[in-house]
Amino acid sequence: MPCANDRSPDKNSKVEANANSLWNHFQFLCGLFRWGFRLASQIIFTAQQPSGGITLTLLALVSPILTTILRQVSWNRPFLCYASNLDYVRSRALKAIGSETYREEITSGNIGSWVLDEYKRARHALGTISDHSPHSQMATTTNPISGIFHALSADLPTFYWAASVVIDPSGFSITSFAILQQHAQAIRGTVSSLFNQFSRVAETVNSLQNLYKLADVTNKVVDGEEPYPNSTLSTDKGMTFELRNVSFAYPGGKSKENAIRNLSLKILAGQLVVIVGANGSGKSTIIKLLNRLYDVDSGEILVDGIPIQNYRLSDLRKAQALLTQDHKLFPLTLAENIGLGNPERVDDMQMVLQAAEAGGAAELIKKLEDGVQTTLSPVQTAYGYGLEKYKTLKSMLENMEREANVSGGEKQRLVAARTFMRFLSGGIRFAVADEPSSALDPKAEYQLFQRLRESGDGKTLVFVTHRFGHLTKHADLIICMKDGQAVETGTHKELLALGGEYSELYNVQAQAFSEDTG
Ligand SMILES: Nc1ncnc2c1ncn2[C@@H]1O[C@H](COP(=O)(O)OP(=O)(O)OP(=O)(O)O)[C@@H](O)[C@H]1O
Repeated sequence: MPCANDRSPDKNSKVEANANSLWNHFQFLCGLFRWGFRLASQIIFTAQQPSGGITLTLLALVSPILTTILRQVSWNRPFLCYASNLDYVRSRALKAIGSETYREEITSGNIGSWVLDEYKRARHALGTISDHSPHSQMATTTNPISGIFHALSADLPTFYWAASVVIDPSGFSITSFAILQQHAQAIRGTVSSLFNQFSRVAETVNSLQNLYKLADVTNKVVDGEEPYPNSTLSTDKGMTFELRNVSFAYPGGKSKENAIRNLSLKILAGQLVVIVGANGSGKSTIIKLLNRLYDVDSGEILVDGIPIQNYRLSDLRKAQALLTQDHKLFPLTLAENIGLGNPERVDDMQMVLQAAEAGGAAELIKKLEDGVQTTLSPVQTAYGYGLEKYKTLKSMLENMEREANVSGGEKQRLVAARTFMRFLSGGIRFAVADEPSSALDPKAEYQLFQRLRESGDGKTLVFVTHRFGHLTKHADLIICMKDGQAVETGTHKELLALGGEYSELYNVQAQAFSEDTG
């Protein structure tokens, strides 16, 4: 199912589904019952016929059973199957984007409706072609050998009837021949259809289980009604935040400790804020709360003076841009990967290239043969089985599956370009970079920070980092986290003068640097 947002937009909801698939599964199950009922009545009727009704029924079953067995046998032989239909590939890619893997990108990027619309478009273009995996579609195809056996075994009832006439010519009647022939054919057709349907039963039952689970899922992050920006309280300098005695533990988390404990702090509009602290101290969790990916357990968060949960989620997220090291590339073209920073302008190639430049991805795009139309990690639509001895087929499969060879740092630049595309949408008042630099070399990191800072006008900027240097020195506010609490807040100079946690973390890095150069 392509989109989590039409029913379950928050990260607490685990199950995805949509009305389309519910209807498809309902139709499928109705079909299964219909075929089952039809088969039972056909068998009862034919078996009750005088002059060999039971034998004829059994002979009519030979063909579909034999075909199914032959199909199983041919499935254990080597094969390669792949999809060449572009609408099919696109619908598979969009389906994949609707999965749990991309949940954070979809939610924080506010792109759920774009994904759903594109999926509907691709599905419509596919018409009656199924968008099930090639693997499961192949399970229902036939091969020439099973075709020959199918044709021969299909005539068994006629051979039986002809032999009976030769043995006992007095039993011959055109009417009885026509009736029995018709019923044998009907039984064959029904059994074949049932076998074909059964190959999809597991897939359908699995999806149905998800649908039923969905009915029990309630969105914990409930949408508000207040539009953002607020006409009287919001300023065009950026978003303001006030955290009042906030505590939070992850739903289903194994730790007994809260990830955030009694945290109170203020972030003013237009400030450059840097959050530092040891691993697991709660830095990223603060960002997730400010982005309203989760709601606090106690205390409250005010945005521009109003409780965060009062705002419409889509408005709030439209005004926020989030760049994290965890963000992933979608199985779409680079143009779309970058353009989705601003779904309304995804086709604006000039803006996409401008964002690629700002994110430091322009050089990479130039290097690639298909440029911005390259799909770095395509969705899997080719499958092979038992190809060890078939080198040509094996290398064909490997070429189909091959991902473009780009480094982690280059991928990070593409994700950064998506964030700049978001900046270009104009309405961003709060931008976050949560350790985006971990995969970047020092020069790329410096350029990224510079560009983010330069684009900072009218935005509150928050950086989460383990590296001290140009960022912390420029920060209006540094929040030093430890065990879910802000142990120190202030400017670089103020915190160094305190001689506490911040100065200790800073000195570890500064000392290493001076030893290196000394
Ligand atoms: N999705 C999650 N489910 C359960 N617990 C989580 C989840 N994400 C983080 N935690 C826990 O919450 C606490 C705070 O994590 P958080 O990611 O905010 O720390 P951090 O300071 O950003 O760490 P790092 O520097 O390693 O990125 C940690 O104990 C972590 O194990």
